[in-house]
Amino acid sequence: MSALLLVRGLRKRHGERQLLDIGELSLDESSAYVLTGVNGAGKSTLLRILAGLERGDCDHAEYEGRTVSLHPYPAAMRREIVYVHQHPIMFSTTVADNIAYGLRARGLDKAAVAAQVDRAIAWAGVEHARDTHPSKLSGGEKQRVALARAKVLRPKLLLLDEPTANLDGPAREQVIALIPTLLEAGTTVVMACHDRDLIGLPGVRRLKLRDGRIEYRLQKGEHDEAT
Ligand SMILES: Nc1ncnc2c1ncn2[C@@H]1O[C@H](COP(=O)(O)OP(=O)(O)OP(=O)(O)O)[C@@H](O)[C@H]1O
Repeated sequence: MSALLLVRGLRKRHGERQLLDIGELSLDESSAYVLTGVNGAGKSTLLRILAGLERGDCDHAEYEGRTVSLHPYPAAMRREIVYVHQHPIMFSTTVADNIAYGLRARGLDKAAVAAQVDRAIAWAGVEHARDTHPSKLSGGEKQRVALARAKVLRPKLLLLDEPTANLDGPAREQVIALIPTLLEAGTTVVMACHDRDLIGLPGVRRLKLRDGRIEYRLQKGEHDEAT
């Protein structure tokens, strides 16, 4: 399997603290990862650097086999790599308009936008909230709308920052249930999280951020080819 995104020598410093010092991180096409690590380990920072939302020092990066720079961040990567914040910011309009926004910005015609918005709303199970203002949504609905808004853009890499943080009960389960269907679309997904149920999803590989470095952890049923 070829790497969708590869970074080597990725470093981030805050004052005296070397937050990230990653030798190599390689994310395969159509693959799912969880990124774990204690609070403050730098998970959000790493996702934001990969999404071009924050600056880090990087010796070498490749996207789809081509050498790229993370700064300035290439327009093609900005289109194809989508970061979803743990507290998604919504425009002050309806749920449907929030989902439509990115599609309109990409120049899709009205009918295509409407059809895709309908599908995304059904996928996220928020039909009842179609015309609702985002401020009226529950935390779980907000997260599902944020996932729908990201999914319609058909990203190649989706970076989810603690998608189930602050959710419990059915709201959390509804978000977890959406994740495998994101993977079916061939998207590579990286989820920063502490949620055991996300970590335990079938086929999800685990990356652990510790002391600024990435450790590859084997999941249940996975075999270390080196041993
Ligand atoms: N602009 C900044 N200046 C100084 N320190 C910062 C800055 N931004 C983030 N940090 C620090 O970097 C560290 C990593 O933050 P980050 O949010 O990436 O961690 P995290 O692993 O996502 O944590 P959590 O699990 O709590 O969300 C934290 O200690 C944070 O205080």
